[in-house]
Amino acid sequence: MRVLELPFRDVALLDVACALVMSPFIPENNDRTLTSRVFQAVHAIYRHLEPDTSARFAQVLLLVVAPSFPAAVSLQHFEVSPAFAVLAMFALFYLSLTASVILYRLSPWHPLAKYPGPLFAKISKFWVAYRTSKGKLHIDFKSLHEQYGPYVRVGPNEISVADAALIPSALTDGMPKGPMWKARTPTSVPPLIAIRSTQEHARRRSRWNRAFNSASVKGYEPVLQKRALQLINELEKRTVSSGSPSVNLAEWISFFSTDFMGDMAFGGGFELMRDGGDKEGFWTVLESGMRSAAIIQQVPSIAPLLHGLPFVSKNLRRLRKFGVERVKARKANGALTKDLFYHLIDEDKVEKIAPTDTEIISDGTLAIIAGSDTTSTTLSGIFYYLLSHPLDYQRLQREIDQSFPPREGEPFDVLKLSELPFLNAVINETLRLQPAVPTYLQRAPESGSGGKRIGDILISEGTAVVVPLYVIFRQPSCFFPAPNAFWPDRWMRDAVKRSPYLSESISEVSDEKYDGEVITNSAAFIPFSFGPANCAGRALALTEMRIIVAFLIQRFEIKFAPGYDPKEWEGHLEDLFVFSCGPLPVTLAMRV
Ligand code: HEM
Repeated sequence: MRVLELPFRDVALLDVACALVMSPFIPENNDRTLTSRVFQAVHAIYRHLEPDTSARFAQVLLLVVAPSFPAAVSLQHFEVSPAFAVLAMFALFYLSLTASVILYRLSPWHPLAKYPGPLFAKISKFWVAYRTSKGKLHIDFKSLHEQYGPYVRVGPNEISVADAALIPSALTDGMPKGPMWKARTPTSVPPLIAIRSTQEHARRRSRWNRAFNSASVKGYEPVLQKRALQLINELEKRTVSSGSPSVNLAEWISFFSTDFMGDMAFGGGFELMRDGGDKEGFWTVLESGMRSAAIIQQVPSIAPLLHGLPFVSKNLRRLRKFGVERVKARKANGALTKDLFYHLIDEDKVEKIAPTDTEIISDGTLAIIAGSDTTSTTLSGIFYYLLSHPLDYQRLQREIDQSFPPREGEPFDVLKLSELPFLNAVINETLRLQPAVPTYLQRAPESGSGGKRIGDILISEGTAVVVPLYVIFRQPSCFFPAPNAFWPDRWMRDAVKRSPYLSESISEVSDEKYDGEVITNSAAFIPFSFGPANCAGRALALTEMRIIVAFLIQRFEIKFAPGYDPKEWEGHLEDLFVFSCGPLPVTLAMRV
């Protein structure tokens, strides 16, 4: 068996581990050698074949049957009851295995040995899983990179690369999605975002590309406009007309984006704005599932076990049931509009093999998950930053008023919106400071490729790379001056001649010394990711954000609600793979 042909150094490590753990119990003789060899075989199989916990038969074979042999042979060494002796032998087996794994991970022979990182992170992925549960992984990764430099080992087999120059090689050829995606999506037909095979990804992505080409996105405008109007009307009804002092804008924007993605993905299904909340309980399922998914993705080896936990599996079942019902209803009724679902189901019949129901359910559900929180948290972030910077708010209001005067209809001209320099600068600056996917852009070399070189780093098979956007977007080498401050002007340099509203002094947003040099590294700015698996919905997301920002600013005078401390915003932001935000209480007054 080739897998049993371990390199000498691995055998040495395993022998040391076995000797350490077993020597107090089993004397140095043939039995101990047999025991060590069985343990080595199990370790080798795990390293080379990586059977995960969903391969139940393999697990039983490796973790139960294999240790039974030495356990039976070694009974003679224990002067206790046979049952206790067997239990002790199994305990020794698991201890030796763990010890040898830890020794190997800390040894100089590990492929990532030369990269610095916290000790616990080198030993186990439980470290990142634990940090994820706290919701501040973006801050943790920033501190780690400040302490250790651009390359940090954040897991036994995982390296975080905060080096803008390496973005193209980390996220393109030969680097499909990493192991976290298998852990997140425990289905046999994964959604587009979780597909690791390059060919299968390209096949499924072609549908999404059709769904988001410029003609298709144009076709979605009526649905978007209808929902945008509904948002404005509901906000007016619930604040201005009812005399209510304030409203949680973040919640309402989230209702809006979920209703809209429901329309897009399944031709309807949510009415959060109409109901003023989550009557069906579905939105709550989505929101509460975010944290468990973010934790589970960090520990692929035990993910199938965690997915079996009642509160996790209940959420998954509910999501699936919703998908199945919507697909059934939609298939029965046919398409009324050319929405995303129309393309996912291939109603144009451009594909040789029709998409299966499972693919449609998987991708439709993905659209709601990928398209709602990302956009709504960014939109809420935009308002948080604008309200914290009243001068910028006024500048944007002037720009919008000039193109879409308050009494002259809705700001629905998508082309005109895309050309408003300050609006786009504000959106970019928010995506820079608060990227919707802040940390875990994970990729791993293609299976059978033997690994991939990224700059000077050799990423061997079984090793994953993370590109932490939150960290890169705040590096002074990429964005200077004041990389941590909200300063939309950094995006206006090319637009200087076109914009009449220049330019807020940097001293107003930062105390940092500034000698006139401005660095805005556009190549480093990839809030929608990069390469073949970049964000499929980028065009729609930008259109949606431009319309909502312009519409709210055109219609309302918005202020933080009295008593709200803006410092709470950063405190409530949680990195749950996608950023999740807290409340944004505001007061609204009608402008027209
Ligand atoms: C501000 C809004 C958004 C941002 C910042 C954003 C960002 C991203 C990022 C960074 C990824 C890549 C994740 C990775 O590399 O692992 C991604 C993937 C994806 N996004 Fe978005 N997204 C946004 C909105 C949307 C919307 C509205 C949709 C519409 C359905 C969408 C659909 C997708 C899909 C389908 C993928 C997977 C693409 C693939 O794997 O080929 N996103 N998004």
